[in-house]
Amino acid sequence: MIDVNDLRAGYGGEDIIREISFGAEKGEFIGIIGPNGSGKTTLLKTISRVLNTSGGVVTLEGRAISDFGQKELARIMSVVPQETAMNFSYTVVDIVMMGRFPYKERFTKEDANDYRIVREAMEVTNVAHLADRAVTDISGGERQRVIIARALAQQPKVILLDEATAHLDINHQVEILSIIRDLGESVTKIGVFHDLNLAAEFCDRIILMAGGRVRAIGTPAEVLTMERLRDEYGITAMVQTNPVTGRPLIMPLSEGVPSELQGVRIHIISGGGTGAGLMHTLVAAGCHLSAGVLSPMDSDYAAAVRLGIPCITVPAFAPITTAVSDALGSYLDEADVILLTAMPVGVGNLPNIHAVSGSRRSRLVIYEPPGEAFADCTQEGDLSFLSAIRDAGCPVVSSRHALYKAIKALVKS
Ligand SMILES: Nc1ncnc2c1ncn2[C@@H]1O[C@H](COP(=O)(O)OP(=O)(O)OP(=O)(O)O)[C@@H](O)[C@H]1O
Repeated sequence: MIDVNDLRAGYGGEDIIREISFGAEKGEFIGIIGPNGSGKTTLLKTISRVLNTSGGVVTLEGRAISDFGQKELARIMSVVPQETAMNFSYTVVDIVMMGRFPYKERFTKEDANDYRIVREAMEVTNVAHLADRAVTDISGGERQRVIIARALAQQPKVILLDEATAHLDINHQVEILSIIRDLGESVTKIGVFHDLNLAAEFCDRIILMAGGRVRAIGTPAEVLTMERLRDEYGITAMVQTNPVTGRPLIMPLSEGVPSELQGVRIHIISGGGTGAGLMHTLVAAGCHLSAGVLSPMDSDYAAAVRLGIPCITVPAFAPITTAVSDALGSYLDEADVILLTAMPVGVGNLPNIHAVSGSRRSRLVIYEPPGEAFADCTQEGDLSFLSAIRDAGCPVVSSRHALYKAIKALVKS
């Protein structure tokens, strides 16, 4: 339907977007995402011919868009911009009727067919009740729905949306995006999104832009990975699968990604959920983690599975066999750093701690944040094994910042 081939464009003779190539199938919904200033709007403006290309070509059904007449293009492509200034008090129905202009010769009046199409467009966008109100006297969200109605009244084959739902409340965002998605096979949709979860939910494919180039293109699950979000947005985010829709669900974590930990191999000994948050951050930082021994009942185990971290596991209350302790030993020996979190220590995980003996202790760091301490659940009332470890001089840190520093120091030594 639409093909973008090696496109370049920008402002004042300077290219902002470069080497942009992708195709959109008939009916497909493509989301464009990327950090501020990455060139998303510039790309959309170039596709809609608001900006000239400085190289490459955009074709619609095999024909270069530069060959289309203005009205002809408007009968095929409509644009919903981020914001539309409205200084004149046209009525809502007047604005939506503007979507019919590409179909009219000069001085011809709107006919019954135009009114039918306009009414339908107002009904699907839920603005029919505002038909006779001045657009200057309605809310920003209502106005945006009117603009979407105008775009639909154009009966386009391609609709371009530049953060078209940014001003809408969540209910209307979902409603409008559902309407747009359900325009079906006849309309190809290309939309800029800042909300990654909405993009994941509604788009068939996602294009991730950064620095004016396409960094990734694929299904939401292929593009929205923790690593990409870290590399392109600089955020630590948990990416899970929405249990209802099966699409990626992104939860940004407030903490930043520590730098310079890329590639560090870390084995985490944790339990009772004391390692889950660290696992997310360290995976996002590019560390290679292993974990265990953990019981499948442990929330740290669930986190490890979610993150694809190799993890040694034994059923709750099952004894640790020689095979398990050998597996643990090899993980410990391969790790650059062994990270032990303050956790409740029971008979189940005591062997994990005992495994950190001998030369392994020189690679150990203990993470004991305020309010979280090792608790003795062994009923032996004896945590002297911990004192022994501490006495061996390994770093005991209480903040994330200190932990990252300690990891870096251990890797250097
Ligand atoms: N009219 C303009 N003249 C010159 N430079 C511009 C113009 N519009 C945008 N730019 C620059 O082009 C780059 C890309 O901007 P663009 O608006 O395409 O990014 P974006 O990804 O849509 O950003 P945002 O997420 O902030 O909306 C930015 O560095 C911006 O400053």
